[in-house]
Amino acid sequence: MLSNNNVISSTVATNGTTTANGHLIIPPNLKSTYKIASIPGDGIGPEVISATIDVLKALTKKLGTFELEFTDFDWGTERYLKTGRYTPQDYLQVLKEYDAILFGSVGSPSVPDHISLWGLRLAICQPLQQYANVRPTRILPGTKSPLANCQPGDLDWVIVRENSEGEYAGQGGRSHVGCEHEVATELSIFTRTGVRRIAQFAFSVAQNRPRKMLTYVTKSNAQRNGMVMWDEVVKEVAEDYPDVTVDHMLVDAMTVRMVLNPRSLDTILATNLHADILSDLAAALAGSIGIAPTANLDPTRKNPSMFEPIHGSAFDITGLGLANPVATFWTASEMLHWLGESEAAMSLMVAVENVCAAGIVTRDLGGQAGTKEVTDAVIQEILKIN
Ligand SMILES: NC(=O)C1=CN([C@@H]2O[C@H](COP(=O)(O)OP(=O)(O)OC[C@H]3O[C@@H](n4cnc5c(N)ncnc54)[C@H](O)[C@@H]3O)[C@@H](O)[C@H]2O)C=CC1
Ligand SMILES: CC(=O)C(=O)O
Ligand SMILES: [K+]
Ligand SMILES: [Mn+2]
Repeated sequence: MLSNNNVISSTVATNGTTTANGHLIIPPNLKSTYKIASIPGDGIGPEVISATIDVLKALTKKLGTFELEFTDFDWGTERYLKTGRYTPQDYLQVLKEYDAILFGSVGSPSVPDHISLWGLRLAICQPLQQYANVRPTRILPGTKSPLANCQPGDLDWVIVRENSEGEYAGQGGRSHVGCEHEVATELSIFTRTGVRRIAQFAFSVAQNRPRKMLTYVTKSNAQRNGMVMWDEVVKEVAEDYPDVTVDHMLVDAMTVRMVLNPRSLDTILATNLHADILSDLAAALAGSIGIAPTANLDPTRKNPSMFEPIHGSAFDITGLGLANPVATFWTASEMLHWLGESEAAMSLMVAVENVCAAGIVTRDLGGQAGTKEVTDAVIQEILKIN
C-alpha cells in the first residue's frame, strides 16, 4: 500500500518547488550523499536509532541512488553527568554542517526532566529555529485503533505544533524557594510573527492534502490575551488560503472531537503545549505512541531540521528489546521526504506498512515481536524492492 499522503511531500512538492505561501521554502538540492547527525540520546533512543540506521543503510544500498553518511554524537545524560553539559559548547556550529539531524530521545531518571529537555532537545530546536513541529498520525495497516469502529482511513491527521515559543518559551522564575510563600511563574510568550509563520505553514500543509481542511485549536475563552491574538492572526492568514476550509476548536472540546469524531479532522494547528498533549492522544488513538513520528522543521532551510519519534525515553522498557521502532522508521521516511528523496521515503513506508500488515508488531500494538524482529522484517521487505 503506497502512502502518498505523507506530510513532508505534501509540504514540498516532489520536484522541489515550494507550495507554501508567504514564507521561503528553498527547494532541496538533491545530493549524492547526505550528512546526517545522529543523536540517539537516552533510554530507548539508542535502541530505535540504531534499528533505524540499519534500515536506512539497507534502503540506500538496495536503491543505490544516494548515500547517507551518519555521524554519531554521544550527547545525552551520560555525557551530562560526566561533563555538566549535554553537548559541547560549539554544538550549534557542529550541527549546521549537517543536512539533517536524527534524534532519539532525552531524559533519564538520574536528572530532572526539565534539565535534560532544555539541555538537549530544546537547546537544538529553539536556536535552530525549527519552529514547525509536524506530527502525522494515521492507523497503519494491520493495526487497530482503541476506538470502536475506527478503521484505517477514519483517522488520518497531521498535527502542526508551534515549536519555538508559547508555553515552552522558558520564561519565568521562582522566588522564596522552599518557603511557604514561594512563588513561581511560567510565562507563555506569543508573538504575531511566531503565530503567523506557523499558521502559514499549517495552511500550506492543509492545502496540499486532499481534504484541504484545517482545524485550529486554542483556549481563547479562559486565556484572554495570547490565545485571542492567536485566533485573530490565524483568521488573517486564512484569507490567503481561500481553498482551505477552516474551523476553530477550544482545546478541551477538541479532545472530545478527536475521540468521538476522528473523521471530521484532517490538519490540526495548535500551540506548543496544546499540540504536545493532543499529539500523544492522537498517537494512542491511532494505535500506539510507538508509531508516531515528528519533524522539527526550519521551513526556511537556513538550518538543518531535526527528526525524532514523538515518544520519550520510555524508562519502563529500556534495555528490554521491546521498543517499537516504527515511530523512528516513519520519522526517517519524513526525513527523506524533507531531503527531497521522496521515492526512497515512500519505499521505506511501504516496507514498514507491509510488516505491520503481516502482523509483525511489538507489544504496544498487541503483537509479540521485539525491536529486532520488526527491524529484520522491514529490512527483508526492503530487499524485495525491485
Ligand atoms: N523529545 C523527547 O526527547 C522527549 C523526551 N521525553 C522524556 O522521556 C522521559 C520519559 O517520559 P514519559 O512521560 O514516560 O514518556 P514516554 O514517551 O517515554 O513513555 C510513555 C509510555 O509510552 C511507552 N512507549 C514510548 N515509546 C514507546 C515505543 N517506541 N515502544 C513501545 N512503548 C513506548 C513507554 O513505555 C511508556 O509506558 C522523560 O524524561 C521525558 O522528559 C518525553 C517526551 C519526548
Ligand atoms: C518534550 C515533548 O514531550 C515533546 O517534544 O513532545
Ligand atoms: K523523541
Ligand atoms: Mn510530547
